[in-house]
Formats: sequence, structure tokens, C-alpha cells
Amino acid sequence: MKFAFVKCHGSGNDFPLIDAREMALSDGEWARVARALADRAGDVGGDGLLLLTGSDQGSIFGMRMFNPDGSEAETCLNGLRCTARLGFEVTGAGEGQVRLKTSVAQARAVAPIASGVTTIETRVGPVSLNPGDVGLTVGDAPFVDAVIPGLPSARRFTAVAMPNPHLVAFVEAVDEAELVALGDWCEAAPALIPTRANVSFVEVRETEHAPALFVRTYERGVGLTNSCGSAMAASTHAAARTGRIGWGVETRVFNRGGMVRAKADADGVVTIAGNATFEWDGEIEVDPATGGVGALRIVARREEEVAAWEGMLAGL
Ligand SMILES: N[C@@H](CCC[C@H](N)C(=O)O)C(=O)O
Repeated sequence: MKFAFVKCHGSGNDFPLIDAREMALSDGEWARVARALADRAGDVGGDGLLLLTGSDQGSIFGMRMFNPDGSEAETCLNGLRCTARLGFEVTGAGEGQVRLKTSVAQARAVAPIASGVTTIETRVGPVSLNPGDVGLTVGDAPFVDAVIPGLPSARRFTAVAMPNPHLVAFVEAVDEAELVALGDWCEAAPALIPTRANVSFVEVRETEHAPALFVRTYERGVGLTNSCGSAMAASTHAAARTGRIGWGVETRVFNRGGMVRAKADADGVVTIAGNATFEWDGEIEVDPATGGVGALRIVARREEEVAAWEGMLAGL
């Protein structure tokens, strides 16, 4: 089956994005397509597969997201910006509600965060701090800056469902080896957290203009990524919840892949504005029954917006 797609990224979190509104594949077939296209050893590669899906009663369109291991995530906020951009292009809308796997989000096109950088704002929530919603099998009360019994880390975590599961620890300086070890432990689906989790270490970085965070994330189903949008949202909420930043205060959130503007409100809603960059358009044959992949054809390159994004990175 031939798939046309856009290779896109939000803050360097990169994905093939397919307009799947008229496609009827089973979950297992999409999982195979995701594994095939997101494979970093293949011609496309990515931190997962994004699907633009059809409208329903309240939503102008929907998004599904499959991790490179074929698991389907509840949400993907860097991917949502890209998917919303495509959804706006094909529907002519400029804002609206987007259906996710188990929740909805609001999205709208906003002023560029830098010249030539297409920018989308997403609003999600309310987040849940219920340990069960995060997939933890311990605790009746929320873990907010608390040691989680059974987790092989003495650090204090805030456990947040976006609704995908996030464990967030504030650190003086990110230790990647420690993050990877803990992320790997969660990837093994231990009894403490059988549905696994995205794990983030976060540095609070004051700037002369405003509060800022630096977030490094080990993503469930992926490993270390350049950035994770739902982790940036969870970290912003956790930073406000623990008094590290103010509720409702716009905060710049940096990561390996770039930067977004984020704001956590006291009602649990988190707003993020960041890039939705389309790098190139491609076509490829994938057999949904076997995951076998054909030759990639690059149809167009979006050089101007790639350059605009690189210009923004150079100025950070
Ligand atoms: N990169 C994403 C999150 C993707 C899903 C995640 N790996 C999970 O399994 O929960 C983002 O930008 O939010």
C-alpha cells in the first residue's frame, strides 16, 4: 500500500505524518506501519507515526500517535502541533477541538515564535495527578515532589497524566546516564508501573526575562528524544504545582530540539505554543500485513521553513 506523508517535527521531535482520514487499517496494521516508518535504520525514521484522522461531533479532526515500538500513546503534544497544522490546511479551519485517543485538545494557529516558523498553540487538560491515572500501582494520594516507593531512584518525582503517563523530577543538572537507566527500568513494564512511563529530568533556569525550564525526557516506546511535548507540559504543570514557577506565568521551556512557550493554569490546563515544521513530503510502499517497506520517493523539500527553524535555533 502506498502512503503519502509529510516528515515533520515539533521541537526536533520528528515524525512521518499521514493524512489517514480515508484509510481503514486495523490497529495491528497501523502498529506495523509505525514500526516500519519510524525505524531509525530505515529511509524515513522518527520518534513515532502521526495520523490525521476524521472529525466527530465535537472535533474538527483527530490525531492518533504510534510509538516506534508500535504501541499507541494517549497523546503526543509535539505531534499534535504538526497534525493540527495539517488538519487546518486540509479543512480550512484555523482553530478547533482535536480528538485524541482518550481525551480532546484545543488547537489554534498563532503568531510565529520566530520569523518563518509556523506556530501552533495547543491547550490540554485538566491533567490528573491520580497515581492510578499515571499507571502507578502504589499510592492513593498524588505524588508531588515525593519519593515513589519501589522506583529505583531516591529522587522526588511528580507523577502526572497528560493523559499519557509522566514522572517528572527537578534536578540541579541532568544526568543522562541516570535518566536512561531509570527510563530503561520503566520500559520493562515493572509491577510498579506496568503500562510504562515517560521519565523527565528538569532543570529550572531563571533568565533575565522570565522563568525557564530545561527538560530532558526518556520517552516510553522510544528512549531519549530531542524533546517530548507532553513531558514539557507535565514539567510545566509540576513546576507550578511545586511553587517553582507561578500559575499562569508564561515560561520558556527548552529541550535538546528547541524551545516552546508554556503556561500551566491552576485548574490543571496547560497551554503550549511551538513550532510545527514540515521538512519534506514523501511517498513509500509499506505492506501493513508484514511491515515490509519499499523504496522512498521524496516528492518535495520544504527548504524555507527548515532554514527558518534553523535560524531560530541559532538565536537561542
Ligand atoms: N513525543 C510525544 C509523546 C509521545 C508518546 C509517548 N512516547 C508515550 O508513549 O506516552 C510528545 O511530544 O508528547
